[in-house]
Parts: sequence; C-alpha cells; structure tokens
Amino acid sequence: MTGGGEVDALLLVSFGGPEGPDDVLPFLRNVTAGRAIPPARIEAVAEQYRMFGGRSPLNDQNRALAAALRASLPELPVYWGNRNWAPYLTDTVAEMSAAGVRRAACFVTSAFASHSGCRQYREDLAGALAALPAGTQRPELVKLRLFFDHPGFVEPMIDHCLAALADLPVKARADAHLLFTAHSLPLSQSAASGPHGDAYPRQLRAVADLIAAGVERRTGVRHPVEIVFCSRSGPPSVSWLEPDVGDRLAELAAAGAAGAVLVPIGFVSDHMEVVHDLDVVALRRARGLGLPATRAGTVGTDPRFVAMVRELVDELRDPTLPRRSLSVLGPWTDVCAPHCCQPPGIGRQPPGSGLVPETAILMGDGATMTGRRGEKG
Ligand SMILES: CC1=C(CCC(=O)O)c2cc3nc(cc4[nH]c(cc5[nH]c(cc1n2)c(C)c5CCC(=O)O)c(CCC(=O)O)c4C)C(CCC(=O)O)=C3C
Ligand SMILES: [Fe+2]
Repeated sequence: MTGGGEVDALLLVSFGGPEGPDDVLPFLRNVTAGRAIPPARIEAVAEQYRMFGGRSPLNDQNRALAAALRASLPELPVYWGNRNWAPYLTDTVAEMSAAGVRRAACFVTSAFASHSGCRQYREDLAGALAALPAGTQRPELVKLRLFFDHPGFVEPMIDHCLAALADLPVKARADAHLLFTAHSLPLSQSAASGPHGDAYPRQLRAVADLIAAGVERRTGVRHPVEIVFCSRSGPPSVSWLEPDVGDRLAELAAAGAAGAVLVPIGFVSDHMEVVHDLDVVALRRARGLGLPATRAGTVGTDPRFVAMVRELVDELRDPTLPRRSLSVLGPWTDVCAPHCCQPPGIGRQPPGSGLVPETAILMGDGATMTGRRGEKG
C-alpha cells in the first residue's frame, strides 16, 4: 500500500441477506458456519425472516446505496459484494480482477470496531483475494476507515432522533430517554474489539453522546442517554452485552419514565434487526407496558452519508486532506493493528503462514504493513 494515489474502483462490502423463502436456511447456514449457535435460535431467526416473506430488506438497501454512490462518484465503477449472500465477495473480487481493477477502496456498511463488523470483513476480503487463481491480477483492496464519529453519519442521525422525539406525545417528549441500540456481542468479542480492547462500547458511547449533544443544541433539552442491545444470540452459558432493549423498556416503564426513543446507531439501514427486533418486538413491548416509544430512522442513503463515502475515498487519494471526525476516539486508523478485533478462539491463524502479501496487509500483519497509518486507536 502506498501513501495516497489512484483509486480505480469502489467496492461496497456488506453482510447480505436472503431474498426469498428458499434462501433463508442456506443464508443462515452461511452466517452460522463454525459458530456455536443453538438450533433453536436458528429456527427462531428463520421464523423472523419468514414473517417478512423470507426477504431481508438489506440487499435492496445496498442496491439503493450503490446507486447513490454511483451518482456521487461518477468517475469510479462501483462494485458490491457480501459476506453471506449473493453477490458474494469472492465472485465480485474475481469480476474486479477480470476487469483489470488495480486499487479499490472498500466501504464496509458497518461503522464500529468488532470482529463481526470490522475484522471479519477484512478476513472476507483477504479470503476473496486468496481465492483468485494463481497468475491472475490481484486488485489491492483498501478498507476505508471506520466512520462511527464522522459528521456524515452523526448529523443525519441527529435529525432522525429529533424527528422521532417529535413523534412522541407532547407530554412524553421533554423527559424522554434516548436508548441508543446496537447489535449485542459476546462479552469476549466486545472486550477484544479494537487494537486495545473495548472499542465497541466506547465508540457506541461516543456516538450516543454526540447525537444527544446535537439534540440538545437544537432543542435545549438534555435527555438521559443509554446504550442498549438487540439480537442476542449464542448459548445461554455465554454472556453478551446488556441490557437488552426490551428489558430496559420494561424497567423504564416500571420506574414511571415519560417515554423513550430508540436510536439504532448500530446499523446503517433498516434491516432485519431494526424492522423486527426494534419495530416488532421492542416497540410492541413498550406499547404493552403503556410506555410511549418511537424509533428513529437509520442513516440509509442520506446525502450526507453518501458524501461521507466520497470524502473517505478522497482521503485515500490524498492523505493530506482533513480527516473529519467528531469524537476524541477518532479519526480511526486506516490500517488495523495485527490483532485488532481478534477475540480468543475465533477467526483465522495469525498472519505469516504463507499468506499472499495483499492478504497480510489487509489482516494488519505488522511485518508487511506499509503506508498510511493513523496515530490513534
Ligand atoms: C456486530 C454485528 C453486526 C453489525 C456489524 C455488521 O453489519 O456486520 C451484525 C450485522 C448483521 N447481522 C445480521 C444477521 C445475523 N447475525 C447473526 C449472528 C450474529 N451477529 C453478530 C454480530 C453482528 N451482526 C454476532 C456476534 C452473531 C452471533 C454469531 C457470530 O459470532 O457471528 C445471525 C445468525 C442468527 C443469530 O445468531 O441471530 C444472523 C441471521 C445481519 C443481516 C440483517 C438482515 O438480514 O437484514 C446484519 C447486517
Ligand atoms: Fe478492527
């Protein structure tokens, strides 16, 4: 990797979701391969997808994001590849190689550090390169930095939070709690997130505080800020980040809270965790408890978010450009440290055992890592 320079493609990297009833089980097998997820949990998640016709909203949202990115970056071909469903990253990277792409900026639809949200995508990109036949052109795949505290993500979420507050009944509004939601993680994954550990909860807290401060600037009201979690999985013997959003709503109702706004910062579009775990399960529970509650929109294809991606690509072309970030945690590093987000017992072996050099760079192998590297993180 060189300091700055040309970029000849953008690769949108995401999770992937099923697009019809027949896709649900094969998709879940892809997601849970090698993971200790109880069969009962898999069946329950399959049922959630079936409630929505077996179709996740996620792929259509990525199609919309790709279209917005094409409009915003007309000079670059925009490719799209997923971890768990077609179009698969391995196929997309093979297509990019055949098209002669030399250096692609990779935008991953996940704002925060964790194994699932950062490292595993780097593993996927490295795996897609390693799967190319010997002798074919290997594009350089450069993952753009984590964007949790970028104004292009935070500012639209402030607007969405204000809109959700305005949807509450007037008497619930001024004292409403802001419950910032994110995907739960096993405590071991959370503790191992980022280069020094605990990056996931710290980044969530930083973003929640930025959004709450933005709301206060506009309304003059300082709302209570909490981080809550959805979509806990895994066996009951393993501890995950808590509190669960529904449990916390029950506690707030019991304590006589005025109201609550769910602000889904952990996801960039309204996918299954949002439309099912928040809109169906959590909001229904709040209604049953008599607690006024609304849910803020996700960032989706907000023009500021799309412009942020363009800005991150420009940073790659010209490292002297300002690197916008709103919290003391950022701007996040361009290259992850070797064991960043590596929980004990998950993932591939440490680098150094016959990996192609591009793979070693993506995986943050210190011995071969060159080029742009931030100071913090
Ligand atoms: C941090 C995080 C993100 C955010 C970062 C990112 O965006 O990557 C995320 C995203 C997503 N997770 C998704 C779906 C699923 N996640 C699962 C399982 C798991 N997720 C985990 C964490 C995360 N997941 C973890 C620790 C597990 C346990 C197994 C494991 O250690 O890997 C399972 C298996 C069943 C279950 O266990 O619930 C499913 C079906 C979808 C698609 C939604 C749609 O279809 O709209 C998306 C975007
Ligand atoms: Fe990381």
